[in-house]
Amino acid sequence: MTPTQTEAPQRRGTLPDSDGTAVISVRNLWKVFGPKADSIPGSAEMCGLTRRELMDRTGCTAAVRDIDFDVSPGEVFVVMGLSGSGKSTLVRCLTRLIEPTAGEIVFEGEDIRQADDRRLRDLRRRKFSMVFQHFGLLPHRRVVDNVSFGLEIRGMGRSERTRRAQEVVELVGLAGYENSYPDQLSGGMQQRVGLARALAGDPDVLFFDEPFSALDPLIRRDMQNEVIRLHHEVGKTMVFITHDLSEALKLGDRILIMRDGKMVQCGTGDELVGAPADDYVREFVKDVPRGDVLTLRWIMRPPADGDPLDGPELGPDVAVREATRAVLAADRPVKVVENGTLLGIVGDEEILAVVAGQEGGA
Ligand SMILES: Nc1ncnc2c1ncn2[C@@H]1O[C@H](COP(=O)(O)OP(=O)(O)OP(=O)(O)O)[C@@H](O)[C@H]1O
Repeated sequence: MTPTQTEAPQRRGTLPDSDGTAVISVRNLWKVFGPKADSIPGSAEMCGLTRRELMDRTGCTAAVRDIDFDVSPGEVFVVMGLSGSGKSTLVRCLTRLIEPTAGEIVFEGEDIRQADDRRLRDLRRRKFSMVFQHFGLLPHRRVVDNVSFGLEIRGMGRSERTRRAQEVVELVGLAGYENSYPDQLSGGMQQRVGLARALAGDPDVLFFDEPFSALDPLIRRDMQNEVIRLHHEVGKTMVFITHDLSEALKLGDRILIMRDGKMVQCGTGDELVGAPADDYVREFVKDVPRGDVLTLRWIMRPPADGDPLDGPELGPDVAVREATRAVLAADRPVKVVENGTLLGIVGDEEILAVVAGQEGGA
């Protein structure tokens, strides 16, 4: 392991938020279902039990247990875990579709747990949007009317909302289908309508709850690419739930992994693959092609005496796969340089260890 790897954070739900600009900040969040749920988070004894033990002793399910994280502006933040790990409950707590049992949720500086019903309605109409697995389209409304539905509820006039709906229909690649009804569209197209509807109100945060799980694999891949494209175009903050690691790695700037209601690890894809926090995460990432995810930062080594230091330069965030050709073609080690500082070097040996799947931790 390189020094960089040893220093890699194991739990990084919280970015160094020095300027306080997180869009969403979550601290010590709990959701407990069952009798006397409120008494669980404050009890050291109860907090020490496993989810199973807690259920046996109290009849309560701790769906979300003491979770902390920050989401930065423009970030795609993925929540991942197996079925029942608490992903949906966690994300529904953020908009208070589910009432948290304890903890703090701050959205753009506002304590969401203090918001009254009116404020919550306002936030859900103007600041948050949700995209669900089951598209939730209104069958008797045309595409354009489904997309503009939220704007209608906000009281926007017909011509303005139709203009806006048309704009987002085009943005998601559905131009020409404005007047179709949902049942005339394929699943992928229906989910594009769901995306358009979510974008129409220009929300600050888009929440996705397993939006593509019901789609065929090829359509699913198209829709993932669509989300990436839209994210580049509109730059929205996104919170995305999935149980699929490849989807998480493809879309997420950071990924929070949950197990039995707890956060096991939170980090970038290369952090999860390069330094899994425990066997659970290691098991999740074991089949990931490491060269696609790991960057030079993970495999570089400090130069030793006698290493020539006049080789080509690459940045630390270049993926190993992308760097392979350059490193193997060079007759001396590649220098890993960031802002003019030499961080380490990478030679054939380091590259081949990853490509051959022998790199530490594999
Ligand atoms: N309303 C409820 N009452 C009691 N228990 C609940 C309720 N909602 C969820 N749970 C329990 O909380 C736990 C977490 O559920 P949750 O749906 O959040 O998990 P998930 O990771 O989203 O799973 P999936 O991928 O299957 O949707 C599960 O054990 C579930 O049975």
